[in-house]
Amino acid sequence: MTARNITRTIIVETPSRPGNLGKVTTAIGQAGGDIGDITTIKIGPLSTVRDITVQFESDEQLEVVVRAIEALGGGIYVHGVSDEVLRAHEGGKIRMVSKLDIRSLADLRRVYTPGVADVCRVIQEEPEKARYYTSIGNTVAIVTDGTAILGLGNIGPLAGMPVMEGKAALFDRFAGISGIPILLDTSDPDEVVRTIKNISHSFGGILLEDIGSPHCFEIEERLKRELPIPVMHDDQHGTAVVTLAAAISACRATGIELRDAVVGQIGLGAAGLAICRMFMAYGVKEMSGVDRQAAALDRLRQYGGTPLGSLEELMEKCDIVVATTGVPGLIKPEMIRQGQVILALSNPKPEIDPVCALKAGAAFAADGRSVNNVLGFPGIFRGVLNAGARDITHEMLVAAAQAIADCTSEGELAPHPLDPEVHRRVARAVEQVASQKN
Ligand SMILES: NC(=O)C1=CN([C@@H]2O[C@H](COP(=O)(O)OP(=O)(O)OC[C@H]3O[C@@H](n4cnc5c(N)ncnc54)[C@H](O)[C@@H]3O)[C@@H](O)[C@H]2O)C=CC1
Ligand SMILES: CC(=O)C(=O)O
Ligand SMILES: [Mg+2]
Repeated sequence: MTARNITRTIIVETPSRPGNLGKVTTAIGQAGGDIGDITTIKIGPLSTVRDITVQFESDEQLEVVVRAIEALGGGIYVHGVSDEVLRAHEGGKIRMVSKLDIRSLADLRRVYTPGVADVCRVIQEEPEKARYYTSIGNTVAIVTDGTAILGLGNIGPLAGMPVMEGKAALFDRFAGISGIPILLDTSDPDEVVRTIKNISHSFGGILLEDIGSPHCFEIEERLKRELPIPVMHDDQHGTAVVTLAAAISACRATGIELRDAVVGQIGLGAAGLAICRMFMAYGVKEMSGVDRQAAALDRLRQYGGTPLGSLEELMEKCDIVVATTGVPGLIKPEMIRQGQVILALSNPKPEIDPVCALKAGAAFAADGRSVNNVLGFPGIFRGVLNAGARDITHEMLVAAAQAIADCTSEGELAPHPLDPEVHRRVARAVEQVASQKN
């Protein structure tokens, strides 16, 4: 069977004695399972039942893990394996709901016809009033063509829908913004730009998501130029913002001056090139990179970076390594140099597991789960929508990165994504810059 990343919850009962949970987690780890959350479901005098969420490479590995737990004996049982991820997706993750209760005929006439016609006329006379009398000012389109869904590649827009719904759920949760997924059945820049422009009246902003390189660059540039509302390609700039924040925090902790550090990038697609441009604009003098595509290396050169001959050379030379290739396990532990900062940002699996990188001598290491654009895009859009800004500028993105770095505790590379304060501070920082500009 093809290797894939699967998450399952294993329901395990152990005798209520110290040491049994340790035995179970050791058995899971030794069989290759990657443990996430552990939730205690029931503690009795004799036995304890826990849900243990584990990531696997394949169904075969799941079976090996379950057999390893069962082989422990001594009253340790596997009660079942549940696929909570699929269960959570049944019926989708988002829905449109009415903010108003419609119980009486008076409600109906206010919300709908005939009352609504008055509001239509107000907007017809003064189109800018749509911002106040409709949901447009708080609604962002989340647009994909399905060509670079996480690191899964060109799996098409329909298969990418769960990611788009996820982004919409995050917009709602962290910024109170309605995100509407839009799946495009074309990757042709002319068609994509035309389609988005034709539907743009419905939205206060456009978040481009998981659109692969190089066509993402032209699409974003043209939309930014031609639309009067904020447009941002998340995989480029959302990622660049959180990566800069992580690098600022790593340098603060290690005493390295970021601007003088040698930064190396593995993978120069949408995320990689935007990170390069962001770091250079921040003042980093030396950016190097590798990519399997010559055209990507040409683009790096064009932005002032230096293509290197091999991954090994890059790992040897650089103080900070940022990987955005989508290739799990590309960085081998023996390539890590003592004291390096490793940001292996590919999802759903990183180029090297951070624990492995730290064991191999890295001073700091993180993957795409913790250094993730979820720390950036909700607050960035909240900020520009609050300010009524027509664009998202480089200065706003740097302000967002600094806000994230300021929220990061000492010794960490990124703040906790569920901390509402992070999203509030990003929004405030972006709104401040946007308001100065207006
Ligand atoms: N942590 C985060 O917040 C984010 C992580 N990412 C991750 O970054 C990865 C790339 O995403 P995009 O930039 O949107 O895709 P992309 O398709 O635009 O870029 C990938 C680049 O990696 C290069 N590449 C692939 N295999 C390589 C190899 N073996 N050696 C050197 N270069 C190689 C490709 O030629 C391409 O230029 C994905 O896994 C994605 O999940 C992307 C955005 C946000
Ligand atoms: C996080 C994200 O946007 C990605 O991996 O593509
Ligand atoms: Mg993405």
